[in-house]
Amino acid sequence: MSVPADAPILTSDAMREAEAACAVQGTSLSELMELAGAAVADTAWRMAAGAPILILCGPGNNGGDGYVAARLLATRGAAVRVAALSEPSTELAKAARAGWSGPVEAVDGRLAPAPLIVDALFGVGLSRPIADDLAAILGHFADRRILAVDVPSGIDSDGAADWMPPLRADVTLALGALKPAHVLLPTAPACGRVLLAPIGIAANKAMRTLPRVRETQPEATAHKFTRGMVLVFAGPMPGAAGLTAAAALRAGAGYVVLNGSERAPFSAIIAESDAKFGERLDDPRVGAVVIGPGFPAGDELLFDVEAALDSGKPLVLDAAAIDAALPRLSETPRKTILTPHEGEFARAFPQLYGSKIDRAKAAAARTQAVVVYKGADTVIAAPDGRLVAAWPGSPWLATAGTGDVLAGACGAMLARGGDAFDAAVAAVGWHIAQAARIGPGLVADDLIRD
Ligand SMILES: NC(=O)C1=CN([C@@H]2O[C@H](COP(=O)(O)OP(=O)(O)OC[C@H]3O[C@@H](n4cnc5c(N)ncnc54)[C@H](O)[C@@H]3O)[C@@H](O)[C@H]2O)[C@H](O)CC1
Ligand SMILES: [K+]
Repeated sequence: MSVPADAPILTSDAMREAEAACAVQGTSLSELMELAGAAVADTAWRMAAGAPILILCGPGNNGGDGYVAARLLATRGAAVRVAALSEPSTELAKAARAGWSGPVEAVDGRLAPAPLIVDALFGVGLSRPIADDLAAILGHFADRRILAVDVPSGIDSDGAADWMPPLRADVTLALGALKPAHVLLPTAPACGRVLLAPIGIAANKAMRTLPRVRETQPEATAHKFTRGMVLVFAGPMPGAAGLTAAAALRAGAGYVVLNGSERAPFSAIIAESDAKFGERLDDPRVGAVVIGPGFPAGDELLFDVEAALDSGKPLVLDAAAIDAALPRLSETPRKTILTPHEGEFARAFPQLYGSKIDRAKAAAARTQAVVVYKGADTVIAAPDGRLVAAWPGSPWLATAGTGDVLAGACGAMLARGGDAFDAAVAAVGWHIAQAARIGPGLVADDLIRD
């Protein structure tokens, strides 16, 4: 499972707007369909490697892409058959159907499979789950190689409904842009390897997949304070905060203070009594404060979060510190990163609806903070509408303590002084790259070791 790096993600509404903009600029929708069909034909040609291909066409433009691909594959000499649910219903799909001169079989229980099935039944236009009888017919093809056109048929491309497709794809060819369902659970794994066919659509770049992680070397003139100073507040359970502090140092902070703990995880980290917390908050060199890891909800947490908010410092708030800060977050603009997992997000933002992307964006707009909504399908949202989806991340991160490490990495990136959204994206990228480097047997401590 993979998705292209730094690729645009569009909802179905945004996709239609982009298509309309293309038409205004002189590229007709039938030209777009021709480009889409050509990309499908290329991918199918490579996947089939000479074996027969069966293309399943639906009534809309997703089916239209299928007819175009069938025509182009036949011209190349591929052994291609077409089966359709019904006659096409859109003008574009009718024209594409007219260009296919071969037979069109019915999609029913007698349809013979082929080694490669191209699923061009439904794309972004699907408005309800696939009927059970069609799902049962498609189920007969589940053991074949499947190429899904745009999305595996049967899913809500916007990722708001959790409908699953009857056919899981080996490869999904996204047209024009990725769609939320390609990068969100539960549908993302059903898309297999996602490829992007740009087809000339000028996609809005506000929502993207995770960019490639670039190793950034410190400036030649760097010293420890220019690389960023992070203050981690430990609270009553200092083990988790120790991981956070170590992660901040490992992710590139020049100087890390672990306040409220007697045990420094690395000799280079200053561990000190919590009596100094106020003084540290006044230190102009502190570029980011991290609170939450290992800190249960309670009066003490509330008091310390209030002090951190009063300081005006850039903040990383995790776990119970998110709830403690919530009432005050939007009152003054500041750089803040929130790092809730599923349960913490639901507790902090119970009234939000829509896809995980919609909810993360709404939470960021409401709090005026960058929201790193964690999970296997982590998304990072900024108050201004920017969003990065980090699917497929690394499954090795599904173990205790990795969230504490991520909070520390966010602190390190934030303390450098740049944009809070870019900092959160860099931290998530660092976290996944570390996990990929370590792989099997990963424990959270490995992420902070050499
Ligand atoms: N991205 C692009 O620039 C281009 C994309 N193209 C392709 O067009 C589809 C979207 O096409 P659209 O016609 O809007 O919808 P669909 O083909 O996805 O299907 C809608 C079709 O199906 C009917 N329908 C909806 N739900 C159901 C259901 N549960 N059961 C039965 N029938 C259903 C609905 O009434 C419509 O008739 C996009 O994904 C791309 O593949 C174009 O090639 C242009 C360029
Ligand atoms: K499809």
